[in-house]
Amino acid sequence: MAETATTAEGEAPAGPAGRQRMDSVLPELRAMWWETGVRARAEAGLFAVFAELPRLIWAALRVSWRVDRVRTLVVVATTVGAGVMAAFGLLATQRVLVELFAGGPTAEKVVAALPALAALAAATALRAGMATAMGYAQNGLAPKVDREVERGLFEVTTAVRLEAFDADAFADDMERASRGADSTTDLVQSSMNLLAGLAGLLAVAVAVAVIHPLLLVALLVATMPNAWASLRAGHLRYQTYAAGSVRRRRVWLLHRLMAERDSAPELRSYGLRRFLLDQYDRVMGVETDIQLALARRVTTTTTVGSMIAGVATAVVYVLLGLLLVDGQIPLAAAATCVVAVQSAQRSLSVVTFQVDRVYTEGQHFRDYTGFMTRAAAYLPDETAHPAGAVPDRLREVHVDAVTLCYPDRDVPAVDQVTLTIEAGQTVAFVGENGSGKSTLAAMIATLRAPTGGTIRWNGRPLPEWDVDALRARIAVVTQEYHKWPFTAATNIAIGDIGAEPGQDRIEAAAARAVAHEMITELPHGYETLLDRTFANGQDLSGGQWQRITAARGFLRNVELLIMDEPSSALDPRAEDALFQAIRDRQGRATTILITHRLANVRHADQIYVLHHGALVEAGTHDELMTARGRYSELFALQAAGYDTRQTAAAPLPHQTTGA
Ligand SMILES: Nc1ncnc2c1ncn2[C@@H]1O[C@H](COP(=O)(O)OP(=O)(O)OP(=O)(O)O)[C@@H](O)[C@H]1O
Repeated sequence: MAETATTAEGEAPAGPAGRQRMDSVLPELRAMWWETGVRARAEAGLFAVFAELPRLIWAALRVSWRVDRVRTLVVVATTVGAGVMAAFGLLATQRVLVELFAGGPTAEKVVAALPALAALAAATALRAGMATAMGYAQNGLAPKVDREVERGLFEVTTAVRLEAFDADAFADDMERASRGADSTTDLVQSSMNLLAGLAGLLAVAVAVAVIHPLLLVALLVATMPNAWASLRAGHLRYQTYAAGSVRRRRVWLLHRLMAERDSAPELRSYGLRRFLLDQYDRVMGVETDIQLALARRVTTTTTVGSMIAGVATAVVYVLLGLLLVDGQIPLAAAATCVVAVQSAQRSLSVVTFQVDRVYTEGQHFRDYTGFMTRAAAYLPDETAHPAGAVPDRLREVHVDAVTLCYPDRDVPAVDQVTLTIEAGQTVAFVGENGSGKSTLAAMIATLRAPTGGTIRWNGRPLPEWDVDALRARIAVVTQEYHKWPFTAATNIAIGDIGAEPGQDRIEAAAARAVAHEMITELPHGYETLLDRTFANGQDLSGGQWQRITAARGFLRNVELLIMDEPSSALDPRAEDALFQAIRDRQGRATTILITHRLANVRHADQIYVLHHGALVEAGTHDELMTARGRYSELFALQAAGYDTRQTAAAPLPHQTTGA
């Protein structure tokens, strides 16, 4: 099955040209190396399934125990109790039948059978009571397990280093992990049900063996074929699931592209509707073929299983008849065996269904636990610096020969950069697109770790400080800000959420970022929900969002403020006011400013010019202009755009090739 899926994944619907186009548009549809492990597991035989079950059940019991001991105990106790009652009930049935098939008047036989009948009634009632208690305890466990596991996942996804999100495999791993988290409740429930089914089956087996050992063989023959078929069907389903991880992610992406607000305007203006629908049809064409092939194989397997089971049951009944005729077993035992076979078949269909589910959900659960283990590699290394010191007030940030290579890149994004920023300075990082400014700022902000060199805060390397305490002293207004789906006030307050800032602080920060008036004009002022997908929610323009983002940075009022392209969408008045607010910090607090609007960095104490990751120039505006290097070239180029005389008369300075 995995082979079918693999081939289908790479297939374009229409010949070599279609295949080529499909590959170039949807390269992720090709099978990827990290799927190999999943496939290998999915291709494990039925023996491997059984070998794995105890471990999976044990894992489920451990999760359940951790979440709620009382309910787990109730489930285990009632499972065992219900099994004992089932065995007891069958033996009581046999006793009733023995009395009823004995010689003598019917009234006397019924009276003789009464104690056994009473025992049977009591066993049945107790069993029903235990099943109810088990169901109640299980239902209570489900939401708790869900919460525990999902929270565990979020604990990790919110703590891993940013690098994790650069790795392609991580995104897919996480997709399967969140499916695995959803599966945990199912794993716990199906493990409990499986245990209950097994207890029932064991009870029937014990009772039948007590009546006549040969009947045990009959029981096995009548029940095994269906068990095999349903196990095989579950196995096929998981193989298909494992092979389609990338495809599902693609469909999910297409879902979002075609149904979400963000992409709606471009989708229409570029006429992408047909293009995206075609992509959807291609992926889903492959998916539908795979699902149809799966349905065919599952139906064939279960049909063959049922046919063999039918023949086997007939053989058992013939065997019983022969034993009866031969006088090997009494009539009561034969009748009890018929009841037992039916009861065992019911129990076994529960068991096999649950084995299938435990195995299938268990694979997903292992995706979850595997992810949690793998993600640990991306967690901050607390063992290297167990008790990070609490940083003192910033005096100096020293960047010493710092390099950062992104994992999949040959050339470093930041290359051997050395510079020092003194407290109170406003420094600017400038340079063409892709020259490494944001990456360098992210390292100073502790968001990324250098792959070479050291960054020191007051002389001590960043990893030796307590990272949370350090981050509390730094505010970052990123270029790729996030539109948090909260109210305008909360959107600003999250800049210093731990301090629970009051309305006056929020408004003061908004005023510095030229956002106050704009917010008060919103339908509900600061309480306006900034998410169009909710009732009464509002959206803002790009520039308005940027003001809110800047307010978030100002609210924090920290020693080091990093502003990465804070004004790219601002109108001239707002931009001027924002840079005035940044200049107000000069001498009091430290600011790192990244901007392409070079007029705004003229006042900076130091300007660092980056090119292809390397620091190529440093100095004040006047020094750099006098040096007539890259900065002065970029500055003149920009200034020329505002100089009507020069624009009309003189040729523009030649721009050197940027990244
Ligand atoms: N997460 C990432 N994974 C791989 N490469 C990246 C990543 N982020 C940035 N890069 C690459 O690193 C280099 C530096 O990027 P960076 O964002 O630091 O540049 P920048 O100077 O801030 O650019 P801009 O002026 O366009 O904002 C670029 O070549 C970019 O493509």
